[in-house]
Amino acid sequence: MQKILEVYTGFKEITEIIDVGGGTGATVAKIIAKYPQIRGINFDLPHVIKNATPLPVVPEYTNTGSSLKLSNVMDIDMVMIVINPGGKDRSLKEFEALAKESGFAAFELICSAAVYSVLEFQKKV
Ligand SMILES: C[S@@+](CC[C@H](N)C(=O)[O-])C[C@H]1O[C@@H](n2cnc3c(N)ncnc32)[C@H](O)[C@@H]1O
Repeated sequence: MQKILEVYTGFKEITEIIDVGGGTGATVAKIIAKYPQIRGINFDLPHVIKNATPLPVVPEYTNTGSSLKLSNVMDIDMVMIVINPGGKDRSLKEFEALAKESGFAAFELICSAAVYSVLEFQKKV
């Protein structure tokens, strides 16, 4: 995450962020530490949020078990596809298809750092 924060500038204009499957909230906490104008929401399962170390982010609970679809969270600025049952490695073409299927207007690979890539899904305006 440190490397991504060094190369990715897309958080500069953002005022709210939801980390989907954010675990303990450590990632979103790093982002808002660098960009304090951002209101951070850590979105994870109730038992994960309950056991997470308190962080200066807003915890958000999901109300269902495992059927999270991108179209359910159209306001997200950053999405991490969870590596869990039902999650999978996707090629760029597959991410593009997922974006279209979920109602996003555009999809772009912005940059990479270490083994991670920043993918932007843009909603229709
Ligand atoms: C591989 S972990 C990623 C944790 C964190 N993003 C990180 O990088 O350390 C996947 C996370 O997705 C969460 N998760 C799985 N299904 C979910 C659902 N339906 N709604 C919200 N979070 C979910 C898990 O509880 C877990 O914390």
